[in-house]
Amino acid sequence: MSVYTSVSDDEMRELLHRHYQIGEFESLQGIAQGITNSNFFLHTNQNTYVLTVFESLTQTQLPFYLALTQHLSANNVACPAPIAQKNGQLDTRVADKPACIVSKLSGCDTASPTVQQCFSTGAMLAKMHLVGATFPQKMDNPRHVAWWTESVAKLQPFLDEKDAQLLNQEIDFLAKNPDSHLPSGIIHADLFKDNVLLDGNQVSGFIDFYYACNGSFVYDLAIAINDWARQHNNTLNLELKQSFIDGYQSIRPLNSDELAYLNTAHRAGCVRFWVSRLLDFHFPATGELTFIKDPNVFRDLLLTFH
Ligand SMILES: Nc1ncnc2c1ncn2[C@@H]1O[C@H](COP(=O)(O)OP(=O)(O)O)[C@@H](O)[C@H]1O
Ligand SMILES: N[C@@H](CCOP(=O)(O)O)C(=O)O
Repeated sequence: MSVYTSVSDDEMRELLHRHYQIGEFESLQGIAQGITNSNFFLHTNQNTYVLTVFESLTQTQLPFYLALTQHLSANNVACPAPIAQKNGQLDTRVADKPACIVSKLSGCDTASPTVQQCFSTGAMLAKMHLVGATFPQKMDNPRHVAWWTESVAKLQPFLDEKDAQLLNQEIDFLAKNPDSHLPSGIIHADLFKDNVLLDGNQVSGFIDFYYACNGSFVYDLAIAINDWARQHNNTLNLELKQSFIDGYQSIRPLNSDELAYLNTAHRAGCVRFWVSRLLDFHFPATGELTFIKDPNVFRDLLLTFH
């Protein structure tokens, strides 16, 4: 269940009438999937849209992500297009929280991707990287070297000796092997399977851009493959991995430095999500409905890259 905030029909009717040009309000239907925000299908007499009410992102943070998805969707990267108000503003407020209305995509996510789906998703990721080059705004990665170094210090008392040693060694290794020399730009930074809607073998859209930031493209690719090709035993399925890379390279070939760095990028992706899942596990947000995801998945996957 992922609807934390109740939104009244009257509030939506009034909001649409005064500020939008997407028809008259008909109904609002909560969306069950999702963890972080409250999502609804918004039906008007013209079309169906998605309303997202943000539970932790602030109003001042929102314009970057909405301008980014507007830029990407206008340039044929499959993702929801934000719907502007009559005055051009992309963000709004609903139930006294930051909110936005975006186009509804077709399709659904998959837990067991096919080789073709990996290819299409890799290709769309490469397209996103290319189109992101003409997006003028920048965003530092809030969950990179400084963040994981600081987080691991906070986690030390909760880690057993073996895990602490592995994590500390890994963080040292990544500090000595940065990706700053590699092609970079706007990255999704969380392109897990549940953030891609598919229509058969085609990508109908990437969603959940709220970790998007500037970073190296190969790191973004590795984060995605770590999830898309991961098998139940926490090793990568090499056929799915290769298909993802082939799809990516069908649009944007990787250079030799990126190929040489790929293994390190996989390790960095594992550290990023091992650490965030450890934080979610040991410091759960109070009062939230949270699904705790297994941190050890990424510890085990990390070991396969040694
Ligand atoms: N633009 C969209 N079009 C169609 N469905 C969407 C759209 N955005 C979100 N959804 C649906 O809502 C669910 C939750 O969205 P998500 O952005 O992952 O939420 P959260 O931020 O809470 O993790 C998705 O799994 C998808 O089913
Ligand atoms: N994909 C991540 C979770 C990202 O956080 P969310 O709040 O957007 O779900 C993972 O699987 O750990």
